[in-house]
Amino acid sequence: MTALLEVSGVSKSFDGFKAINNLSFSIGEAELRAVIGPNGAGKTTFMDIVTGKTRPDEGEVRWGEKSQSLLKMSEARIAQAGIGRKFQRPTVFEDQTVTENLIMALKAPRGPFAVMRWKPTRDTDERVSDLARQVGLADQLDRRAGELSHGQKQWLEIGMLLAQEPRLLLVDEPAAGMTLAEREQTTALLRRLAETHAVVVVEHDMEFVRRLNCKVTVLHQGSVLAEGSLDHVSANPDVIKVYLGR
Ligand SMILES: Nc1ncnc2c1ncn2[C@@H]1O[C@H](COP(=O)(O)OP(=O)(O)OP(=O)(O)O)[C@@H](O)[C@H]1O
Repeated sequence: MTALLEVSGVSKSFDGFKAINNLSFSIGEAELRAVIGPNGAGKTTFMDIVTGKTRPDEGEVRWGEKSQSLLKMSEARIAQAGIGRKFQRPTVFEDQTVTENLIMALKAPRGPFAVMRWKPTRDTDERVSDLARQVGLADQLDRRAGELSHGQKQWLEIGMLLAQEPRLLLVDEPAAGMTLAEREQTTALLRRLAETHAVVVVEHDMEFVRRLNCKVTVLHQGSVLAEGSLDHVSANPDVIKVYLGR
């Protein structure tokens, strides 16, 4: 498997505290990966480094077929290169409909004049319908985002991310605050997306991780403590000691 994202030997300290410590991690083109670990293990900092929000002190982060370094790229360039991030709390435009939210997120031409001249076309309608269908909101297109359930807002935001045509999606605690039915739909959605994208899910809910049925990376003190199936990492005495056995 060739890696889409390759993090190697990355370290990052905050005021002398090593939040990320010689971390190496890679993910393939179409793969679902769960990242778990105790509070403070470095999961958020890892995502911040991949998306360019935080710059590491050491190490390398490489991307795509050309093994391009992400470390000199701005956050905006990294997003354009195909890395999308979904934060824990949904940030949709509550007063706009599902359709309007998706239209705003579509890859429209950039620059002030292009944006002023830009009009929705038939192609836009089709893309909006397709995105809504992918995230299970095809029958909610005319509803204001503010009226959607918490789970539906999360799916809308995933649809908005997909509008940007990412190759890698970083998803932070998607299950938090969801009903059981919503969690089940979200697992199905993430698994479907991972057939054509790399999807990295940071999650504390072990039941949710089990349903994802994918390779799991356990972080602890900024490094990989264990990696493999959930059963494999759950049987690791170190993982039980620092995380699962608490
Ligand atoms: N900007 C910062 N300044 C100082 N310390 C920081 C900063 N960002 C993170 N840290 C520290 O780095 C460590 C790793 O934090 P991080 O948020 O990446 O962990 P996490 O695994 O995401 O935890 P959680 O599961 O609680 O979200 C923590 O001890 C945190 O306090």
